[in-house]
Amino acid sequence: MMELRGLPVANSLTEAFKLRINQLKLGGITPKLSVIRIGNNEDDISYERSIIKKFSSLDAVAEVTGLPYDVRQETIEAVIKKMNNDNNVHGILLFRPFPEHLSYEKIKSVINGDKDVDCMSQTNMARLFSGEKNGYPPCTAQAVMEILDYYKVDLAGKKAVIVGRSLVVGKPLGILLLEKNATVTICHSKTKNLPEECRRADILIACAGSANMITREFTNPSQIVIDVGINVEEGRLCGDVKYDDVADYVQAITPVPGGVGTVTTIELLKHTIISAERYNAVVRI
Ligand SMILES: NC(=O)C1=CN([C@@H]2O[C@H](COP(=O)(O)OP(=O)(O)OC[C@H]3O[C@@H](n4cnc5c(N)ncnc54)[C@H](OP(=O)(O)O)[C@@H]3O)[C@@H](O)[C@H]2O)C=CC1
Ligand SMILES: Nc1nc(=O)c2c([nH]1)NC[C@@H]1CN(c3ccc(C(=O)N[C@@H](CCC(=O)O)C(=O)O)cc3)C=[N+]21
Repeated sequence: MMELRGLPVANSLTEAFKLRINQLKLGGITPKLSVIRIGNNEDDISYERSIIKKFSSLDAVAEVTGLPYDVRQETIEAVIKKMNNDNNVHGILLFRPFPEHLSYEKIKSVINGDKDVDCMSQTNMARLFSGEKNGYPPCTAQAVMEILDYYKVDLAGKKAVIVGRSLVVGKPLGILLLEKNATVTICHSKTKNLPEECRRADILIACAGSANMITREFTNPSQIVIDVGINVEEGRLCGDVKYDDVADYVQAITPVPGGVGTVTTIELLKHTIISAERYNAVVRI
């Protein structure tokens, strides 16, 4: 078994990012991400912590606006609009999912597509689905692609099976894998014979948010397993894959922690840098 760790992937990108941030600073621009957190969700807080650590270690800025769980729709829209209009803000990230009382449809239509670094807006979704390269795919889906690319996993003609169809991970990942000529199956809670579907995969991607659900019977010995899940079980972080059951059996696997999550944060930084560079190019014309 080979462990596909996220850290070498993240490190391989970091040096180039430092140079690009420096270059921007020479022009008087510091890449800045504005994050909106609603309530005190544990998942959001752990992501927030990683973001702040990563951005500050590379001299970029991540600023968090915390809003109460019962925040009003108008308030959140006003906060986003202010960020849209602030030239010092290059990326906007809202943690998902939102509380039930807020309209996701309305919020995603307010956020400026050019600052939408995690693919929430219609504009960016459309860009992703139509294959245009001027948008930002969701960071997690892109982190999976980054890992496959770094470890030179050939995708052309391979059968990729994704467990999970959310807009943040499963669906966009299907599109990105299709672009690399994989044959894609997206499974979900209504899928029949899930273990059998999964067993047929050359590349199995678990993004269901269900701790340890992928056991050995879902896998095969030549399989590459990517575990996107971040779940907390008895105070410990674990993925959607039952690691101890599967790791020895398959060809390669990403660990949790230390896998996809590590690269997600760096993709977010990448998008923020690109957005700052695009802004820089425009103000200099
Ligand atoms: N590594 C990282 O950087 C990140 C990790 N995550 C993690 O990824 C996981 C998924 O997140 P997210 O997409 O937001 O989750 P959602 O809850 O939005 O979506 C889960 C999807 O998985 C499907 N599903 C759930 N349980 C099962 C099951 N037992 N069998 C088959 N399908 C199932 C659901 O099916 P249906 O549609 O039918 O309900 C749904 O499509 C979570 O653990 C999350 O913490 C999320 C973002 C970033
Ligand atoms: N719009 C939106 N996009 C998201 O991508 C999103 C979200 N909302 N809401 C919350 C979940 C959760 N999530 C995490 C990502 C990384 C770590 C994390 O801890 N990363 C560590 C490493 C963890 C590991 O080693 O696996 C790091 O970057 O160093 C945690 C949680 C993103 N999410």
